[in-house]
Amino acid sequence: MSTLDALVQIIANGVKDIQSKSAERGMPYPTPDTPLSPESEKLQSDLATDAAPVIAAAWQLIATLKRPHIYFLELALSSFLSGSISVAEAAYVPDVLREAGTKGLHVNEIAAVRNVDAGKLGRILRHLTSWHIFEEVAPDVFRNNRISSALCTGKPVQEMLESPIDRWDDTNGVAALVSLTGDFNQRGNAFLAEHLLDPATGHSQEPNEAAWQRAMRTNLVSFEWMELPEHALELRKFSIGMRATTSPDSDIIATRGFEWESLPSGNLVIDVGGGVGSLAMALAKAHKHLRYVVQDRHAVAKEGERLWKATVPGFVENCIPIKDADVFILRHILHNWSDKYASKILSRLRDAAQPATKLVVMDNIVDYMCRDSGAVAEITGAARSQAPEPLLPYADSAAGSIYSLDICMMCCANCQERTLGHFVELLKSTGWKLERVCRFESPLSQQLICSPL
Ligand SMILES: C[S@@+](CC[C@H](N)C(=O)[O-])C[C@H]1O[C@@H](n2cnc3c(N)ncnc32)[C@H](O)[C@@H]1O
Repeated sequence: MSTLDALVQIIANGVKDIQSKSAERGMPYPTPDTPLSPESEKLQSDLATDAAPVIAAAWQLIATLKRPHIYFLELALSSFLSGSISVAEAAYVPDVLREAGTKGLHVNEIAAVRNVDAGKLGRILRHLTSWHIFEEVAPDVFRNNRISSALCTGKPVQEMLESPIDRWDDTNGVAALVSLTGDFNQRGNAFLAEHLLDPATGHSQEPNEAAWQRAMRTNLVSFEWMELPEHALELRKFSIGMRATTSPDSDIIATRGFEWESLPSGNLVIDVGGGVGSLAMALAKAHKHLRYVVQDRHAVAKEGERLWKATVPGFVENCIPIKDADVFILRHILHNWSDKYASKILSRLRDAAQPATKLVVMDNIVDYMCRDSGAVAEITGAARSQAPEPLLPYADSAAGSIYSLDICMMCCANCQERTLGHFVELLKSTGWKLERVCRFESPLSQQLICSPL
């Protein structure tokens, strides 16, 4: 069978399977014109494992069918998608179109809301429409589709105009995270090649000497930069954006993987660098018998207290290690730091740990692009089932966000996503043993359950 035939067969069989599983649940699989609803989102989430090889095959089909130089040029141009998405979010387009309803709205009226040039905004929306984000129902008249609706805050546009900084409060954080990724995180991208090839900066492991600092002309770590009073909007965006990585799958994260329910009543769970407490809140909702503390930088802890208006979890405004923890969580923390600093964090937690303390690292695990997964496959839970040939070894690796995120980390703070072998070595060198891995469907992060060595 030719490669093209094999790819088409993976797509055809996979789609058939997805459609019959959807039919069993009495719901057609949603398309971009299906309105967004919790039920249809759940269906997509439940069938994500079935969809992964189909998506991988579709990307591979594109890479196969396009002439190489066209493929390159189009991918190199794709960074402008980030800019277009950021403009749509900043101009409140999804919420303006939500209020306009199914008839859509002329771009002149959309642009007037935030005083954006209508001609430029129209081109931006058409660019996004060509990627299945928004619909152009008549020349220059746009309306939301399922995908663009995911960027809605759900707030009245008038309210967003009156208080732009509050527009992500009480949302699932998707709009904030998309804006963070499409704008703030992109700053270093344009400077990456220049920065890596400059002998003065290219080998740095320092969080304040990355391409992002070159672009922003600062020597502050991005967390410090966001805390400057003039960057309050970015801090808010970042803090709430992190929520999108738990929502809407918070029940999956809180109830699968590490056995929270089997911990004795009153056990103390410390979410180190827990942001505004999104994960701790999800855990506290599912496991009321545990005590929770979120530790983060002063400004972020204050944000958490303001957002939740609650005493659970408790927020602690620094990261002095707490000595009587039963579980330490490090969620999306180690990927923010190069090995030099990740080792310091892990060592400090190891010094504070009791013999029975568990460490739950929640982070992405990078897979190699070859079919040999190495010795670490022996670790309980580490092995992954491989996708069939001619696909890349893991179905979610084709154009997967983990690899982009890894480079994003490189751009922002000289830090990185890690392979499992890398994690094992890092943990071992700081006194932790990786006992087992709990796998989650990408893009949810994986859980590495560790004990003191
Ligand atoms: C990528 S976010 C992850 C937040 C949270 N764990 C989550 O998964 O939603 C990294 C967090 O580390 C925090 N952080 C950075 N430096 C810190 C420090 N020195 N002490 C405590 N927290 C810090 C940031 O403020 C931010 O909330």
